[in-house]
Amino acid sequence: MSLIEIKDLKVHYPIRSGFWNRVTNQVKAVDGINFSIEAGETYGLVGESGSGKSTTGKSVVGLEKVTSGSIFYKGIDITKTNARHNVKYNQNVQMIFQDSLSSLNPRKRVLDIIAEPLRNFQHLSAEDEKIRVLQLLDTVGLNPDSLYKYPHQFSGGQRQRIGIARAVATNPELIIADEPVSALDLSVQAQVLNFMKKIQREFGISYLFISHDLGVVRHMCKNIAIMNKGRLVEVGTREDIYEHPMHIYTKRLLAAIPEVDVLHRKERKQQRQEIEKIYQEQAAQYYDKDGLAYPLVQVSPTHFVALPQEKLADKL
Ligand SMILES: Nc1ncnc2c1ncn2[C@@H]1O[C@H](COP(=O)(O)OP(=O)(O)OP(=O)(O)O)[C@@H](O)[C@H]1O
Repeated sequence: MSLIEIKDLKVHYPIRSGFWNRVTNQVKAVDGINFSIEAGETYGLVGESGSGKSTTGKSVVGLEKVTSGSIFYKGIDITKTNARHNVKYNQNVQMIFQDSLSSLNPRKRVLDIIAEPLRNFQHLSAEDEKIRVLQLLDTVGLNPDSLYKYPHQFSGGQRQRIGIARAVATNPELIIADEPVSALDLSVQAQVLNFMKKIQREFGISYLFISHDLGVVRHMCKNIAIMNKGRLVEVGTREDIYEHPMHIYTKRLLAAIPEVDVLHRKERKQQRQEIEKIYQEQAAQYYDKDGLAYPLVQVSPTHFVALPQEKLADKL
């Protein structure tokens, strides 16, 4: 049984307008997606800004109301259980955010920030709580004197570590990591990603790793879902996505990975232009009449792509 199984998840936001503030339309931020996360794995959810990744992550952690569909946690649909039964789930599923400065309360000291989930779920004595927070600071490689400092007194990378310490405080099974390194310099990105892998090995944590950057995801994830306008356009293993991409949207994201090697920059630029040309000429084949992705079709035991059956033959 998967740790998390998402079935036909939809999150639609109402759009209100007019004098009576009536609902006149809706934003289909997440529009019927399916995927599952196994214990101990890092599952990648990738797409451009506005594709619905954060809404998916927030609905898994319970911060967003689900319109329809199910989120099974070890076989139990948490969208159907009441808050009291969700206590264990809330403890076991935590989130780290992209912007550590705004996600950490600027008026609270590190001790109180990291202790917050402990106070919600574990009710330790003040002394035991301090010992636990000091252990967590040590785990994330921060000095004990960080305890009484405020978030603005740290660098971006250090603040992200505070966010990670808070997320792992309750020994969660799953962490939703929403663009955890996008706001950091390249060198600090690598440090934080390696660190996330290290605590995954130590604590057996699973991640839902949300990112717009397929370059970063390659370093972290074995299985990846590509999201576009609320739907999944391609799902597969790292090899399926990077070596045999089939959807034009995936190919565009791959072409957008920045080339660090100066010798290959020209080649990459050319590749990007070619993909863009194909996209302009052929995009209609990849989307329905409303410009939305088709349902996913299985093309190998691990690889799924959103193409109509009749068009699949010439893409294979
Ligand atoms: N609370 C809300 N009310 C109305 N629309 C919303 C709300 N939150 C998100 N949206 C819309 O839902 C869509 C998906 O947003 P979401 O933040 O999930 O995308 P994303 O892929 O995470 O993008 P980003 O990486 O920029 O955060 C967008 O069109 C966004 O404007």
